[in-house]
Amino acid sequence: MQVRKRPLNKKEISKKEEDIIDIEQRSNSLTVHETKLKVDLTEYVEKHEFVFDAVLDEDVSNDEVYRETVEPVVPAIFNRTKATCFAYGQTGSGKTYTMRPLPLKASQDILRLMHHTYRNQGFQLFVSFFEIYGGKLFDLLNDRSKLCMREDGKQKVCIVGLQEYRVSDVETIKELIEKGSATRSTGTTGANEESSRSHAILQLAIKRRVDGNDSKPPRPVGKLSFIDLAGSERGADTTDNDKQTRIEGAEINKSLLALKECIRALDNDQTHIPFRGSKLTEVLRDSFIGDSRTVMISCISPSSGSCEHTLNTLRYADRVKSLSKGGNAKKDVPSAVPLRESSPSPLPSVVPSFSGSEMMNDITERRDFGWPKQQQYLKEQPTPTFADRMPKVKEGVEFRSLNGLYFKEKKSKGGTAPNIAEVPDIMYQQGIQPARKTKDSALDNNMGNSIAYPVRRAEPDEEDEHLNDLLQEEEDLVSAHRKQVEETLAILTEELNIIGEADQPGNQLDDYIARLSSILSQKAAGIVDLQSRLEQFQRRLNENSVLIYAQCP
Ligand SMILES: Nc1ncnc2c1ncn2[C@@H]1O[C@H](COP(=O)(O)OP(=O)(O)OP(=O)(O)O)[C@@H](O)[C@H]1O
Repeated sequence: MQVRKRPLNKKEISKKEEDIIDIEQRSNSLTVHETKLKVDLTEYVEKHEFVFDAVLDEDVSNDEVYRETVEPVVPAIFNRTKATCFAYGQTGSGKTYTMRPLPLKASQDILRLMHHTYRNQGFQLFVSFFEIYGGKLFDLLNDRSKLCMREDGKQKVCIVGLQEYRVSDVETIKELIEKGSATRSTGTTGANEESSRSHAILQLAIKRRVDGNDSKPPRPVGKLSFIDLAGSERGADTTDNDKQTRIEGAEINKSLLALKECIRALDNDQTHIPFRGSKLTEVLRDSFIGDSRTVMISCISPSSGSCEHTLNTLRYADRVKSLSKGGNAKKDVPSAVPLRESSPSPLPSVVPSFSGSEMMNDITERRDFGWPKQQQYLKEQPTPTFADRMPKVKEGVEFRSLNGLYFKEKKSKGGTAPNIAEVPDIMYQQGIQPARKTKDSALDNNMGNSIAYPVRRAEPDEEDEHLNDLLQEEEDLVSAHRKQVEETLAILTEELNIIGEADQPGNQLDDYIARLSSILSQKAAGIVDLQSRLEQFQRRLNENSVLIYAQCP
């Protein structure tokens, strides 16, 4: 999980907006300074701290971003791995700027490997580029022709009609990428005139000739997917835009939530992965199962005017990061493709014959920006602003955060230090067991939340289980809430329809009354259901003597 901050742009500078993000590259931490108002209308600054695998400031070049994110996974796609690189963030935060150069750079490295390390081994490179717009698929390399997605008997996803181009030189790839990017749907919002409303997916597939035979279709080996996600705030961006934009926003939100849930389910080794939650996750199904790796780059704007969106992006990233650390990492590693010849590697991280775990170590040892061995540390005490808002705490109790929530923990008698996570992040790779598993892998430094969980010092396993239970219940509540909101949106559409019909001359009053009555019952039932879930969760918090603070100062 990487975070990239872009520089302030001219518009923000002219509006005298300030840079509110401080980056501490050495510790991979980042602080958001949020200006808030007290009840007496005096201003104060609340600090929110986050720690990620790498935090890249505005001076970091696209070349460096490539080196830190995608370059290390390129060799693995010759080894049956499917790697996916996402850019996430609000409109105008730099997702496209970050993503656009990556496929070309990766193609250069892939071709170099094909022409050197894996020469004469029958590998071929294919490029495809499509977008998901309003839940539908369009081929960006074929005049935006509509595509349809099918699943074969083995639940393998197939995008019918998608043009794949076999490429063997960088120039052709460049042309294809430019063509696809120009075709991509764009719209206009206040934040970014060239704002993307679609998810763009560019795939570089490695295939291999069967028995050196060109008449048979080549066999897929590995894949590298680049996903420039639509602006993360689009679902909320309803004021300036029309109905179409709102529908797009709802679809975008749905896919981002589904993406998070799939990552969570994969990480927990669940047998049921909710791929069907959205078109995006359905399409990505085969990139997530088997030997897969995920790189997520969260893009943020530095400006004070984007503070809320920035915090949302960082919380999403933090959530995904925590989820990816919490589960059962699978141990199965890809076996290396047999090599007939090996020449000196043109890439620093290319190892001609390696096991997945060896390669993972290679990746996790790197220290320039990311993957330090001991990067997830705990704050002994919260920032003064946060502490000011805390009630008095008994001696020997300290506060720690649980996936963005705070809980307090009794210090053990001997005053032992908290369990500090010493595990390299495994977001980078679904499926490799970390060398040392953290006891508090869900812990982080997100300072901006207001629920405190007291946790009895228990046996480590018991404690983990306890935290996981609370986390799970919180997740369930949020899922139920989301479902209720989705249902409410559907009900609102229905209401607008019946109001429209009622306005027509000669309307059927009986029909209107009956439908309105049914709608109101549905709404009431939804609220009652959510209320009872909320009360149940509050009871659980109370049972555990959880303290809840008001969000306001
Ligand atoms: N790290 C950076 N350094 C310099 N300029 C940047 C950087 N990141 C973004 N920009 C500039 O900011 C503007 C918005 O960036 P970009 O289009 O990549 O945003 P986006 O997140 O893809 O937006 P959308 O979701 O609307 O597509 C562009 O003009 C881009 O050149």
